[in-house]
Amino acid sequence: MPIAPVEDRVGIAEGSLVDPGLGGREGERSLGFALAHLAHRSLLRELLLTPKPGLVDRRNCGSHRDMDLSSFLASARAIAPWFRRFFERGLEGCAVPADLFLAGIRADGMACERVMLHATGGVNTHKGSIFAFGLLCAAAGRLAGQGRALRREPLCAEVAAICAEVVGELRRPGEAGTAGEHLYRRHGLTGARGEAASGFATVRNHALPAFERLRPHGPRMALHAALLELLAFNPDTNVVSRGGLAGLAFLQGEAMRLRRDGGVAAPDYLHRLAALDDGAIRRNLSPGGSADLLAVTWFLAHLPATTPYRVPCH
Ligand SMILES: CC(C)(COP(=O)(O)OP(=O)(O)OC[C@H]1O[C@@H](n2cnc3c(N)ncnc32)[C@H](O[C@H]2O[C@H](COP(=O)(O)OP(=O)(O)OP(=O)(O)O)[C@@H](O)[C@H]2O)[C@@H]1O)[C@@H](O)C(=O)NCCC(=O)NCCS
Ligand SMILES: Nc1ncnc2[nH]cnc12
Repeated sequence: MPIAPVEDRVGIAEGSLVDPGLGGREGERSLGFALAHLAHRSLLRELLLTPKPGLVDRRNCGSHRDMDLSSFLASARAIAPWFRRFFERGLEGCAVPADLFLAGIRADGMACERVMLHATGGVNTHKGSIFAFGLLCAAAGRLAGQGRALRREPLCAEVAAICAEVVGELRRPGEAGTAGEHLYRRHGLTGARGEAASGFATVRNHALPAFERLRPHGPRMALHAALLELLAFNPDTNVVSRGGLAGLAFLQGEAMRLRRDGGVAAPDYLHRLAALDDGAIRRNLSPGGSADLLAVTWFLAHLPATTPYRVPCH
């Protein structure tokens, strides 16, 4: 089945939605709206990128029998408004010490997960995305409230500060509840928590540089270049929970081989990605965590330019 270059026709207009003329409370409201809109667009950009090994896209449903394109569209639409709420929570709580802040938004995160599950009929589409974008939007609200400009590095550093204790949760005694907790006990993998606590280091050190290098060649090639880096370097707990460490080694090895053979510069890269998609499906592998980080890459690459415009909160 021919793979149609579709992302450029999705009609997602990029660019800042923040009115530079706004300041104060109006400016903050506009920034919260702009970031929630950007987070939604980032989820759609990831979803529509095609092909993606083992993941839901325009070609197929990857290694999933319980979700498809419409599940993710419904899920993204349902959770997007919540990202403004996370921004507002950050604005309100900008004076709370960073390492105490997460406890105050956990209930919002759980509530947003319930909204996702309601929208998808009980299927986990964006649990990791809710965690990542909830943190990013809340951290952005904190920066705005502290009168600090919104830039990639301070934003990711603020997420890391908020998540300073989140990996420690994995070491707590007692029965492992979630997939991530089981995989930490078994393999020492820290999953979404570890990535957030590092300030999205895999995105900053691997995916974003590849994205920026290929950006002049259009969004599809830039996103595929970033995805290849994530498949090669992200210890995705989704892949391990489905295929064990052998499954992760397969996917990372194949991504490394594609990178060595020229990556997205290779003339046949789309067909090699489609072949890897078939291989991942045969092995029931789904790099859902890398999909989330691909959306985070788009988000960080399109942050609206802002200047500090409010009295720092006390
Ligand atoms: C903090 C939590 C979100 C952690 O949850 P958990 O203990 O389960 O930890 P992880 O498994 O490590 O992560 C959960 C999801 O995060 C994504 N992920 C996995 N590895 C990484 C990574 N290295 N970097 C970043 N993100 C990662 C992944 O989510 C995506 O995959 C899911 C879809 O795939 P699928 O295979 O279908 O998943 P399942 O349905 O579980 O498997 P099947 O049953 O189908 O076989 C989808 O979620 C994608 O987003 C991981 O699944 C959580 O514990 C928590 O605290 N949540 C509350 C909210 C909160 O606190 N928010 C804070 C403020 S917003
Ligand atoms: N496109 C996708 N397919 C499967 N799991 C995902 N998690 C986030 N995006 C996904």
